[in-house]
Amino acid sequence: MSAAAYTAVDQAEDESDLAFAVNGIGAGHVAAAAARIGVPVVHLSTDYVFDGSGEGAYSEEDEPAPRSVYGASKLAGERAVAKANPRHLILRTAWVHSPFGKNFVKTMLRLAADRDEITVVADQWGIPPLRLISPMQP
Ligand SMILES: NC(=O)C1=CN([C@@H]2O[C@H](COP(=O)(O)OP(=O)(O)OC[C@H]3O[C@@H](n4cnc5c(N)ncnc54)[C@H](OP(=O)(O)O)[C@@H]3O)[C@@H](O)[C@H]2O)C=CC1
Ligand SMILES: Cc1cn([C@H]2C[C@H](O)[C@@H](COP(=O)(O)OP(=O)(O)O[C@H]3O[C@@H](C)C(=O)[C@@H](O)[C@H]3O)O2)c(=O)[nH]c1=O
Repeated sequence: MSAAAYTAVDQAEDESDLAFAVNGIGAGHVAAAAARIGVPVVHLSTDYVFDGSGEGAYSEEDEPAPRSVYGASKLAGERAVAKANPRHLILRTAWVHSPFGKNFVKTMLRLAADRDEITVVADQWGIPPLRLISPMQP
């Protein structure tokens, strides 16, 4: 399971080389290392490989067209993984939340505790992953 990534979505616009090194080249190295020992790789990718103009949920058949450096670097990673290891599974997930790290749910809970009013984007739609794989309870 390959989950390591450069995940600072906005910051990646200013750190393109680093984002591509980690999310593109690095992901390929992990997949190649697994291939050398005959192990399949499950690689985590993102909805940001799409341009966001679609209506409804994306499918595996939809063409990726990233609009951000982060999305482009993750798409480069998908391609590097597929090339390096024929035994691969690439999961394009989004809105992952848990008690750990940074995520949308924790950000909103923190802001709601600190402020009387919060401003939230209204132009993003997502399907949070199953609690089975991203439980809020540890
Ligand atoms: N969070 C989300 O909603 C989504 C996440 N994803 C993908 O899921 C995966 C996990 O995301 P998430 O848990 O949120 O990310 P985090 O940023 O919380 O974790 C990323 C991990 O990658 C490690 N890492 C970063 N750079 C390197 C490097 N150069 N070498 C080795 N390890 C490195 C970090 O290590 P350290 O802690 O030591 O810095 C950290 O453990 C990523 O591939 C991400 O693109 C996809 C869609 C949605
Ligand atoms: C602080 C703040 C954020 N926001 C919004 C802006 C932005 O869209 C969103 C940021 O939440 P997140 O940190 O979950 O968003 P983001 O880092 O964009 O989330 C993602 O993580 C990466 C790694 C992925 O690959 C994606 O699939 C994705 O789910 O919150 C508000 O609307 N109001 C606020 O006050």
